[in-house]
Amino acid sequence: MSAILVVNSGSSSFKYQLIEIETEQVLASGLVERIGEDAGHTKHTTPDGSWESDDPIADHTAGFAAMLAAFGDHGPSLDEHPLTAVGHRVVHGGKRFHEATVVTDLVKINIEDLSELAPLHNPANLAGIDAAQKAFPSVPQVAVFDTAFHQTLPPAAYTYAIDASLAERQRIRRYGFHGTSHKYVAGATAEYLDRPLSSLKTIVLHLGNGASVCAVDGGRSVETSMGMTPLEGLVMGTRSGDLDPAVLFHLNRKTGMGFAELDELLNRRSGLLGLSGKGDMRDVQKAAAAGDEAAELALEVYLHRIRGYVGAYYAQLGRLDAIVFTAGVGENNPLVRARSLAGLEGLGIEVDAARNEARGLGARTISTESSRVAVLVVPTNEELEIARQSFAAVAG
Ligand SMILES: Nc1ncnc2c1ncn2[C@@H]1O[C@H](COP(=O)(O)OP(=O)(O)O)[C@@H](O)[C@H]1O
Ligand SMILES: CC(=O)OP(=O)(O)O
Ligand SMILES: [Mg+2]
Repeated sequence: MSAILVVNSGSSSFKYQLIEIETEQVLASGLVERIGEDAGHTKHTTPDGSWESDDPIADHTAGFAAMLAAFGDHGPSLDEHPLTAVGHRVVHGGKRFHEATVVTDLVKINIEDLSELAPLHNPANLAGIDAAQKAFPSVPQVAVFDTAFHQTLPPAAYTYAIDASLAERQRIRRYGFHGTSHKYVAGATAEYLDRPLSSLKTIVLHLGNGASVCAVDGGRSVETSMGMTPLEGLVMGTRSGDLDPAVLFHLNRKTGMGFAELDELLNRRSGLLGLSGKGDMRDVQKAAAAGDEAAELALEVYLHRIRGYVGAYYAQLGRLDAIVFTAGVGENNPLVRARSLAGLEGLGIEVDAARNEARGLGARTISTESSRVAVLVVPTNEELEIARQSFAAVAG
């Protein structure tokens, strides 16, 4: 039976899943980490078990070879599951890409051209595409863009109030990210509530390492917190989110920090990590519970920012059916869910303590019976969404 291989490339790692098309079963999943370092790390998981190795991996091509070797050694056999397509997560699609796109030389040139808007992400995504083309020369490659779902943002939401012609020339506007996740979760929410997506107004909170909010109106993204790059908006593991841009002028004048250093500061040494020394929410929460004041403040800043976006997006939507938590923190952290929405009873938002604490798999309601707005946890599945869109792109 045929399958889609989904590849999510980061700068020094990639994650993959082999998904059977008809049943949407995950036949295998894995990750290849520490590419280019002295010791690499590969983990391959199938329904039969898990295998790990620490052999060095020079580059993404070697990483691909390591993944193929894992399929060869531990299965499933790619001969029994011939690939219909390889689906790649590509972070920045600019204004150009509205939907999943079969990769051609021209598409690759466009992705490369957009690297200046996403220097941390797009080059790695391209390396993944190159490696997959070498490994599977006769299989179509499909690019699925994080930005595509946000192409429906109205001009008032995507325009920054700066010199209009300069912004146009330099492609400066809000693009938004995590679109594959927001789209999947909005659809899964409509299914769970058993209501047509076209009638629903929801706020989706994707709280992972990177974090973003999206207001979804009738299945269309109408507002989102990430901007020209994935730096704007919520407080993240290592990214600052919203910041007065004058902070950068000030730091440059006072300390001589240049652009490269400032970029590194805001993308890699800020957020929870910058405030508390810990970038993982589990560690921040543990430290805060043990009385660490910096960790408690980091948590409060994180929650305060979420609460502000919920209020703002509620106002933009005018009416609200559901608030949906998803991704690593959103799915697994009841404290963040309860505290970020605490005090919003006046807006018709009431989280039920017992429902919120109850462990569960799949979509579930955590609001009270009387809450006017449903509060839900809906697990995201970017890989499945990429597989579905990749299949649609080659089939159609
Ligand atoms: N099982 C879990 N329990 C509690 N927190 C979790 C769990 N899994 C992930 N997280 C939190 O989610 C964050 C990472 O989110 P995730 O969506 O996995 O990241 P990524 O953006 O890298 O895909 C971390 O801050 C971590 O604390
Ligand atoms: C776009 C983005 O921020 O992605 P991630 O959350 O994977 O870092
Ligand atoms: Mg994730």
